[in-house]
This record gives sequence, C-alpha cells and structure tokens, in this order.
Amino acid sequence: MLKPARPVTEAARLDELYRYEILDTLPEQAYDDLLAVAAGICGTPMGSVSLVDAEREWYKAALGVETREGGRDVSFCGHAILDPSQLMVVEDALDDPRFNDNPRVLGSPNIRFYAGAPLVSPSGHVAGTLCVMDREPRELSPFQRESLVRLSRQVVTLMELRRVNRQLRQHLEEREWYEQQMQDYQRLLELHNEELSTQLGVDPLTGLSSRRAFTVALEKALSHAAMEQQPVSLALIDIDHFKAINDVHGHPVGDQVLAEFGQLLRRLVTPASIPARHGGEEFVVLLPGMDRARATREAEALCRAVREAQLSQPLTVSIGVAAWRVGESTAELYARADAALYAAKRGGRDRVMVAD
Ligand SMILES: Nc1nc2c(ncn2[C@@H]2O[C@H](COP(=O)(O)OP(=O)(O)OP(=O)(O)O)[C@@H](O)[C@H]2O)c(=O)[nH]1
Repeated sequence: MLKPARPVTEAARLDELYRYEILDTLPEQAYDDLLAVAAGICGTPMGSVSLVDAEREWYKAALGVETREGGRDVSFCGHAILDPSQLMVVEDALDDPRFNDNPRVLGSPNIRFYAGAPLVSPSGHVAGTLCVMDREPRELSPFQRESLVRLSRQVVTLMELRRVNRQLRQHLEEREWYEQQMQDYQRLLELHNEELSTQLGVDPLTGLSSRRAFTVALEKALSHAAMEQQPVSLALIDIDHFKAINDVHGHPVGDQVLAEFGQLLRRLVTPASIPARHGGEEFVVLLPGMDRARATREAEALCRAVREAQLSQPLTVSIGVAAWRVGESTAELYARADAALYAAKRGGRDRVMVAD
C-alpha cells in the first residue's frame, strides 16, 4: 500500500480548507443532493464529499458508507487531491499497487472501484473530492467522468457561498456593533453636555438661562432695584397652541421649534435683559431698568416680531407683563405676571396683557 504524499502547498491548502469552517459541521441537504446525483449518474452505491484534513478525511456528505471520517493514510481521496487537474479513477483497486492491500479494500467498505473529482477552490487549492465508489470493478463513460467533474465544481460553489455568507454576516455584526458604539458615545456626549449645561445654568435645548439660574438673577435684580430705586419688570411668554406642533409634526420638530424660538428671543431682547426658559414652552424675560410702560412696549414689540418671524413653523405668543412693586417678593411678582399671561390667553392669545 502506498500512503498518499502531501501536496507541496499542504500548509496553504489546509489554511484554505479551514477558512471554509466546514469541517465537523452538520450534514446539509445541498451537499447530499449533489452526491446523490453524482452516484446516480455513475451508477455506484457509494460516494462521499470528502474533505482532506491534516490527518484524516472527513465527509460532508456520505452515501453507502457508515463512518463520517477515516484516516488520511488509507484514504483514496488523499491521492486524488495530488493532481487538481485530473479526475482520479481506480477501475479495480486490487490491480493497483497503491491500494491492493489497503484495509478499506480488503475490509469494510470493500472498495474495488473509485473515482474522485478534486474540489478545487478559486485560488487553486484542493480541499477534498467528490467521489463515487463501488464494491465491484467498473469503468466510467466519458459522460460520467465529465458529469463528476462538473458536479465537483458545484460542490466548490456551495462551499464558496458558505464562506461569503459567513463573511457578510460577520460584516453585518461588526456594523451593528459599531452603530451601537456610536449610539452609546452619542448618549454619553449628550449626558455630559446636559451636565455641563446644568452646571453653567443653561437650558440645553435653547441655550437660554435655566429656570434655576434665572431665579438667582431675579433675586439679585430685585435687591439691586430696591437699593438703587430703579424699576424692573418681568415678562412671562408662552407659545400659543404649541401642543398642536407636537401633535402634528412630532416631538423632535417641537424641540427644534423651541430651540429656534430661544435663539429668536435672545436676538429680540435688549442687551441688559435676561431671557430664560421657564419650563416647557414657557419663557421669561427679566427687564432691568424698565418700568410698566417701557416693559409693555418692549413686550408688544416682541409679540409682533414673533408673529412676523420666519421660523420653520409660524408662531405667536401670549405675554403677561408685571412691573415690580417695592417690597414685593419674587413669588408675588411671578404670580401677577402669570395672571396677566392667563388673561392674554383667555383674551384670544397673540397679545400682551399687563398686571395692575
Ligand atoms: N417638543 C417639546 N414639547 C414640549 C416640551 N415641554 C413641553 N412641551 C409640550 O408643550 C405642550 C404644551 O401644551 P399646552 O400646555 O396644552 O399649551 P398649548 O398647546 O401651547 O396651548 P396654549 O398654551 O393654551 O396656547 C405640551 O404638549 C407639552 O408636551 C419640550 O421640551 N419639547
């Protein structure tokens, strides 16, 4: 018996075989079908799709043989893979010095006839064979030989599809992983920004002062006004029918409109004034040095400017103005401005109402 030699490119051949990640996988219908067609055309009772591993041959599909693998030293396919360009045919193993005392010839499965078509990958390496076998000596017609070679190419195509499929799935998983990472980073960045905004007393959506920072500024402004005997006023601004924007266009568009409105408000008020987001779609402007009449004029100009502004959604606002009275607390001032705002809403919106 002649043990099969190793191909000169054995290491690269094995690398290529392992890249298919097919060894020791479950049987698959597509391989079984091709083998059944090959055996049917050749009229043989046995056959296999054999992959030649370092020390064994392993069958992705097997017909008429009970084992799923055998030793490479006694394998016929080990010989068949040595010449990628040839179908190896052994018409009678007992007449062939390579096989006449092979245990697979003398014992089970008692091979007398063998024909193996090399499974040649696109890079030229041979992974194994598509082979048919019989317990009787026989010959193959040219058509049967040609068919076996053609079917072996189909087996390689199946293996290539398997590899491409795995690569695609891997790329997809990697992409999903990257997207997840990006989302996590984005969320982290947003959290940092929110934290920073809170620390700086800024409302993250509009960039205006936050309610907390505004309350501090208002306290300061009132004590300054008390000391200097200066007027100071407050304007509470509420966007009209804002809920409809959310309902019709969605919350993200609502957010964008709030951000736009914040920027507009910052542009419209005088440099000494302090605009802030009071909460939701309600805003507030501190008007230092402004008495009731000036604050009213300022608020009316603001109301008109919003109505005429070119924003992504047309807006109007209702405004309640209150001028600070000496000795009045911030809560009392707010309450009067709020009552005026309520009156503006009730009066039909898009208007300014001034507290007594
Ligand atoms: N997109 C977005 N919507 C907000 C935010 N804060 C509050 N809102 C929405 O603002 C809407 C306020 O609705 P309402 O209080 O009924 O007031 P309105 O629709 O403006 O009606 P009027 O004030 O009576 O003219 C609600 O739908 C809130 O969900 C925010 O930060 N972003």
